[in-house]
Amino acid sequence: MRQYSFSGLSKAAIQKLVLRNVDANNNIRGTVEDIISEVKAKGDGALKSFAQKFDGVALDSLFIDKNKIDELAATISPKVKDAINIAYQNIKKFHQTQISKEEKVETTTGVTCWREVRAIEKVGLYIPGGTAVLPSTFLMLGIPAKIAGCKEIVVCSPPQKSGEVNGYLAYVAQLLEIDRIYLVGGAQAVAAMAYGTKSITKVDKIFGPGNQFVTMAKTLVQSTTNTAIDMPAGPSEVLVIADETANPVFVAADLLAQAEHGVDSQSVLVCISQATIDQTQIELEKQLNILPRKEIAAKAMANSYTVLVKDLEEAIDFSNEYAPEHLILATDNWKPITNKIINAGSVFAGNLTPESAGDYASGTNHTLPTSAYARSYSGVSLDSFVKKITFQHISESGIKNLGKTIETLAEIEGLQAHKNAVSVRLT
Ligand SMILES: NC(=O)c1ccc[n+]([C@@H]2O[C@H](COP(=O)([O-])OP(=O)(O)OC[C@H]3O[C@@H](n4cnc5c(N)ncnc54)[C@H](O)[C@@H]3O)[C@@H](O)[C@H]2O)c1
Ligand SMILES: N[C@H](CO)Cc1c[nH]c[nH+]1
Ligand SMILES: [Zn+2]
Repeated sequence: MRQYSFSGLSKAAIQKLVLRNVDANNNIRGTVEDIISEVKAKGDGALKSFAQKFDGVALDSLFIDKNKIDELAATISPKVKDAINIAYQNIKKFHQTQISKEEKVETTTGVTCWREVRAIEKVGLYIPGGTAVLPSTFLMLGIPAKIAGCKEIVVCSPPQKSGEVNGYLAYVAQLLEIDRIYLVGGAQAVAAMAYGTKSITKVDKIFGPGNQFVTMAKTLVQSTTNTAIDMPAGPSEVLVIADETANPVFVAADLLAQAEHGVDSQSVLVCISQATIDQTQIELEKQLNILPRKEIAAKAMANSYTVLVKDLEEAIDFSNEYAPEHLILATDNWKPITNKIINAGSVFAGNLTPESAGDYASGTNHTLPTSAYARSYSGVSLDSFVKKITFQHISESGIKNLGKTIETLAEIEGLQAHKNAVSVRLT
């Protein structure tokens, strides 16, 4: 990993350092626009052609149904079922705490305002399945969608070489009581869910992470349709803040965990100790060499770096600029610094808290904003699947108490009809 020293970096150099993959994403824009146009024009036919072209699979049917889901789910071992069940329970427990309880407020005597929560009716969940199939992502999206009460849940995931999905995805579908999985991946899946095809319903909001094709397609369709997206959740990234209490073995393992996701992933170590950086480098080499996905992880690590800082405060300053998807506080002294974190998707506090816990089973959601979007977006939660509609009721005393105020404000904006709508009620 390249090393920088925080004290030697100008503000401009820091801004440059925290930028990720912007050019790569712009280069694929044309490709993704073409895929979207093809899906709009040819619908299901285009989806089958793209499955052949990008996934190498000739599909008879674009989806698997409940019978197939049950058959595939029956192939997985009890040990895996138990692990998925524990993850399911923990994720459900955490997301159930997000059910909001709002109060009615009387803002002026006789004027009452409140909000009511409604589920988004039709949602589309994208489950990545290119370089690795991610049943954990299915749990992360499906559980809050079910708790919210979304009526229609469309699920898309790239077909595997078998022309199906794997048994793990099928088992999650069973747990979530979802009876159909579309064998559609990449930008074409996003286009299908945004525009609709003969077999895929157009949805109101698309959720889920994916590679740069998926992320670009989500960004494009949200500006050309009335389908919303959760957030830009692209190539995984992690920033580890470490002090002298950090264990270099753990730090190296955490950096590699996100690097193995994809060649465009990025891992950053911000450390107050040169000795810890050096030991982590040694560990990285040892651990990388025994990884099955070492080619992918090595490429991502070539795109990664360390920053030497003088103290934890400087480390947090850098991290806030970077706005990481995942922030690991590899220090025993994490408690006093959490309130200084301003930009991060999800935080892993303390030396015994691996980022993998949040990826799979602690309960928090792993669908998180990447590429510095943590500056303005939150990760997926129950809130992502609902809308909050505002209501108000004005009584006879209410219109008397607030009427004049509304009339005056309408007058200064020159909107006579607005004023009249109050005046006719006051007479
Ligand atoms: N931010 C998050 O919350 C989060 C969570 C999980 C995973 N991720 C990221 O999701 C990504 C998953 O990527 P993946 O590739 O494994 O799976 P994917 O399902 O996102 O993409 C696979 C699809 O990409 C399309 N594709 C592949 N090559 C193409 C090409 N040359 N042109 C057009 N389309 C092409 C194909 O249709 C294929 O089905 C990784 O980058 C991982 O880091 C992010
Ligand atoms: N780390 C990914 C989010 O960036 C989520 C994931 C799924 N499986 C393993 N990890
Ligand atoms: Zn991960």
